[in-house]
Parts: sequence; structure tokens; C-alpha cells
Amino acid sequence: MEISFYKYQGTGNDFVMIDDRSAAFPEQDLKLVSRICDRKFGVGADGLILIRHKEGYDFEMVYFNADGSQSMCGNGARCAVAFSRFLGIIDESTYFLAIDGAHEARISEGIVRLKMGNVKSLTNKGKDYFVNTGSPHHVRFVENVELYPVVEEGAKIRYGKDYEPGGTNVNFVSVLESDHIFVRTYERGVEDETLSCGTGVTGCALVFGSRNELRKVRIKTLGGDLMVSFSESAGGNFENIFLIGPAEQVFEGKFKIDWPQV
Ligand SMILES: N[C@H](CCC[C@H](N)C(=O)O)C(=O)O
Repeated sequence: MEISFYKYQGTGNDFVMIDDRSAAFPEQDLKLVSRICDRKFGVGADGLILIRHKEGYDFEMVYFNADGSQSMCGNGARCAVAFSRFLGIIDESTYFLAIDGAHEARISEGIVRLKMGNVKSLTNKGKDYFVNTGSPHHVRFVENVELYPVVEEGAKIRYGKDYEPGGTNVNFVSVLESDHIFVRTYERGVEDETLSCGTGVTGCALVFGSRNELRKVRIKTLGGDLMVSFSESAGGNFENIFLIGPAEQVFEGKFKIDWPQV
């Protein structure tokens, strides 16, 4: 049996995208999900996204990390909007469902403006921070993040006692300019550094913006540039959070589903 897929990337975070409005994909088969995301034995991706029908929404995105676990994915959501536009499901604006709830988004000339869920608060973790932007994120400010041992230090925090049993994503941030940060992320469920992490840069932008009375933050990642804008209420709640950046279709293909199990 063959299944058609498209490959998308959002600032280097890459995804296998499947038009699964027929609900034919065996989503319980997490071995299959991991195999498809495997960069040697499969297509290769940070995650896999199914586009499904959902009453009351333009579509539902079902996101899987490369290890088959599920969470909210900001870059993946931006790619899901671009893919849905490509499929003709939407035009320039959309209202869709993800694991953390409903999202609005607009797409124009390949740039997606995604409304993230509201964020209740930031939590201090010693000199670091924790924030949940639809996925859990630990945030540490460091000097010269381009030289930082992201995978080694990220794995320690991700698997640390503090975050048992579910773990967390881990972001390391350096300040480039008064409104511009450089973020590198160790991603839970990929179990490696990714070239960017949408929910991660959103969390970092909220922490940095709140500390510096900003409402718009530019973010450099290894995979490209993103922007986050937001409003902060007196009680420290964050609303009107937008993650803005490109999403690109890079190729299409078919994979055979009757692979021998390794
Ligand atoms: N690895 C994350 C989900 C994907 C996050 C990232 N790819 C993004 O763009 O938000 C987690 O399991 O919490």
C-alpha cells in the first residue's frame, strides 16, 4: 500500500504532511510514524502531521513528534496552514483545531501569522524560566548561544527530575539586540536539537519581552528568522500571541506502508 505525502519546512523544522481527510492513516501505529520520520530508514522529519476533517473547523492538525509522541507544534501548525491552502481547503485565513485547542491563522505570500493559545504565566526555575505555549518549554539565557552545548545540556534538563514524567523542551537564548534574540532548542520527542522550534521561540519571546517591556520580539534560529508579537495583562497573562514566519513545501512523494518491521 502506498501513501502520498508532502514535505514542508518552517525555518528548518521539517515535517511529513499527509492529507488524511479520508482518515485512512493508521495513527495508532506509532512504529510506522517513527519509521516515516527516521532519517535513514524512512522519509526523515522532525515530525508528522495529518490534516483531518473536523466539524466546526476548517481542518484539524494531528501532530506527532518523530518518536510518535503528540504535542502542540508551532512551526508544524504554520506548515499545516500552508499545506491546507495548497490543498484548497482554505484561502488566506483559517480557524483550525490542534491538540491544545482552536487557532486562527492568516497566510500571505508564504508567510503564516499563527495565533497561539493564551499563556497564563511564566514560572521561575532558579535563574531560568518555564513556560507552556501549547508545549512545555524550559528557557535559559546564556552568553554566545552559538557555542553552547545544546544537546548535552538540553538532554540533562529534559530528562531531569524536575520534569518527570513527561519531560520538557529546552531552549537556550542569547540577546543580539534590544528586541532581537538568538534561540537554539533541544526538542522533546525528537531528542535532538532542531533548527527551530515554534512553541519554543514563542516562550522565549514572552520571557524576554516581558523582562524588557517589549510587545514584539525578533528571533534568529539556526533555520531562519521568526517574529512573535503579544500583549501582556497586568496580572502577567499573555494574550494575542502571534508566531509569524515562512512555511515552504519542499517536495512530494509516496512511501510504501508494507515495510518489513525492523
Ligand atoms: N517537541 C515538542 C512539540 C513540537 C514543538 C516544535 N516543533 C514547535 O514548532 O513548536 C513537544 O513534544 O513538546
